[in-house]
Amino acid sequence: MNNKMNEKTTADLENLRDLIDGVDQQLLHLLRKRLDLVAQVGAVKHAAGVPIYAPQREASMLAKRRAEAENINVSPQLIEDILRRLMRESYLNEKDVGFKQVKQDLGHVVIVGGEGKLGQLFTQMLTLSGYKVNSIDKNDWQNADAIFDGAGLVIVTVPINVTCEVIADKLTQLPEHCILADLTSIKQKPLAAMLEAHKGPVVGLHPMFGPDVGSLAKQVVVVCHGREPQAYQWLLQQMEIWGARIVEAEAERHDKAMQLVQAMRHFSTFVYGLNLCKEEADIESLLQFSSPIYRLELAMVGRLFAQDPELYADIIFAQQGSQHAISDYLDNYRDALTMLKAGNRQEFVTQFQRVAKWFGDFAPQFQHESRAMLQSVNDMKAG
Ligand SMILES: O=C(O)C(=O)C[C@]1(C(=O)O)C=C[C@@H](O)C=C1
Repeated sequence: MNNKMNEKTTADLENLRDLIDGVDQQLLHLLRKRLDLVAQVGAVKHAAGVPIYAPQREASMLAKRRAEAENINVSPQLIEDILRRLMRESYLNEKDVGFKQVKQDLGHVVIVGGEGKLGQLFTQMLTLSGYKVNSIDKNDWQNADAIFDGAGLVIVTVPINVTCEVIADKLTQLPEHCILADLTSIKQKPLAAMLEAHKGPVVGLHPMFGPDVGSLAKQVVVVCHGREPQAYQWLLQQMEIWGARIVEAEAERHDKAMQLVQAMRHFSTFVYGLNLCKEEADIESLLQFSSPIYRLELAMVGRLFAQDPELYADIIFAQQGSQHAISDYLDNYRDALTMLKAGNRQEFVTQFQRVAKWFGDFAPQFQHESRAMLQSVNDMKAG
């Protein structure tokens, strides 16, 4: 009897799984169809110079699909997750058809440090937009005059610790109307160096993403104005067509924010990793016992050490002011440890509530955002 049940169960399951396979295959064909349509959208946008990222369209489409999902008893979050993932695919696909060239009569672009990863990304995006791009790197300076001759835009993307030196030593003889820009993650000093070296248009840019993004859709580029903004307005427009969001900032404010957003954050991640290493923590077993949040946290720490130490040293050592931010953090850590050692549980709760109040509406918003991330961390587990 039991055996029969098992056989029946097996047969039922097989049947249902065949049907599921069929539905998944249909989904696959629908995906192909959607990708083909998106490719056509890409071509239309390319011709007209319409930005790759269309936030209003996305919001209205998501709202409609969520409502329709609810009507047929499908989780609205499910369709939203799927559509967001599909749109990420769209950004990549639309990129391949290229982008409208906003400035036709620019002359060529020179990327100083074009062999670096960010330099390569900008070379790719500018080339996809029809610009002629040359690169100049450490060993090419003997040809500098020829390379810069007729340039309409020069973008400096060399390590932070040599940026100002390269600007002051090498970029004083650019064509008069050439735009001089940089991609450094601090802005005050490079901007001052560029304004000093070059009398024409100057702009400081800070792309707030790593070079491995795939697409610039929804990525932020901070812009610090230097001189003659009307001359480089087209460049900001061009980046918007790539999908980027332009955020204007004053250089000093930007640099101050970077002390927390980059230097302190990366430094504490570095110390976290250093601590695990010194404690000889067994990552394998930590992962076994890990909740999704811990796995995500470990991934955030671990990913740092898969990258170039020089890059992080550049960011952490770039500003004196970062040391104050990091010292303050250490002081707070010490105070909290004293509270812990004193067994002052009530104080912990009081401080916790104080911080929660300070976070205000951001706390529940972050909880909501991180829930989706944690679920994807769990989805990615295999075996
Ligand atoms: O409708 C568009 O403008 C598209 O580019 C297509 C699409 C999508 O995949 O549906 C992709 C990106 C946009 O941000 C919005 C929607």
